[in-house]
Amino acid sequence: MFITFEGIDGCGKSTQARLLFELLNKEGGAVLTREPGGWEGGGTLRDIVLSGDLRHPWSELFLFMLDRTEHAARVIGPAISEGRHVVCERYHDSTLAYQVWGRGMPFEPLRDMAKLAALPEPDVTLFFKIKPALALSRVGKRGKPDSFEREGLAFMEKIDRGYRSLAEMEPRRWAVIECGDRNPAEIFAQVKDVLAERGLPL
Ligand SMILES: Nc1ncnc2c1ncn2[C@@H]1O[C@H](COP(=O)(O)OP(=O)(O)O)[C@@H](O)[C@H]1O
Ligand SMILES: Cc1cn([C@H]2C[C@H](O)[C@@H](COP(=O)(O)OP(=O)(O)O)O2)c(=O)[nH]c1=O
Repeated sequence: MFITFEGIDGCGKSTQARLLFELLNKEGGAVLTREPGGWEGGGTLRDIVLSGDLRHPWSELFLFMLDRTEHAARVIGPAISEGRHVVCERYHDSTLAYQVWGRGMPFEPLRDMAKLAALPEPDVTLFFKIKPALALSRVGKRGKPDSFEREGLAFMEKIDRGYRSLAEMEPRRWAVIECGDRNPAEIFAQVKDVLAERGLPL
């Protein structure tokens, strides 16, 4: 099963992805990865795209798409072919939430890029829904913010609206996980329930 984890910076994606990976990988049957940079050589690209030094407004998009095509070709595609579960923090829906709702780029062309590039489609996308102010307070505590985290609350509220809209468009693929101030274990219990309902008993 190809499962993507989505949500604003600081919503708890990485924490939950690690918990699911540890559960699924007991017999080595899973891969834990992320975007940007979840492939060999992707770290440099991650640094460039998160630096905030890009000049042309489309450069950021093209870098995230380059990262994703290589990530799909080198990591996601092969894992799926081998019959392994893929637990992926951020994927194409991050491009839609951040570059469309966040940066104001056009929705249809960016949405259609995934099909044009024949990118693997997730089986389930988990949206970790949280108040942007609470998520940002966590980001503030974990060290130097990246260029997106430096955009502040109003930007993150746009991203949150984007995720809510995307989840409403495809309710069969998306599952909304209410985070609030629930602890990681409570949230993970809901993650397991959602995946069991979607055919992955845990
Ligand atoms: N349910 C939770 N309650 C409180 N703090 C959390 C929770 N989940 C994660 N955190 C903390 O919030 C910060 C961001 O979590 P992380 O999983 O890195 O989020 P993301 O990957 O979405 O940015 C980390 O310091 C993490 O320890
Ligand atoms: C994958 C992707 C990420 N991003 C942004 C979201 C994040 O702010 C940043 C990725 O950094 P990341 O380390 O994933 O942030 P966090 O763990 O706090 O969620 O890049 C995009 O704007 N578009 C994309 O397609």
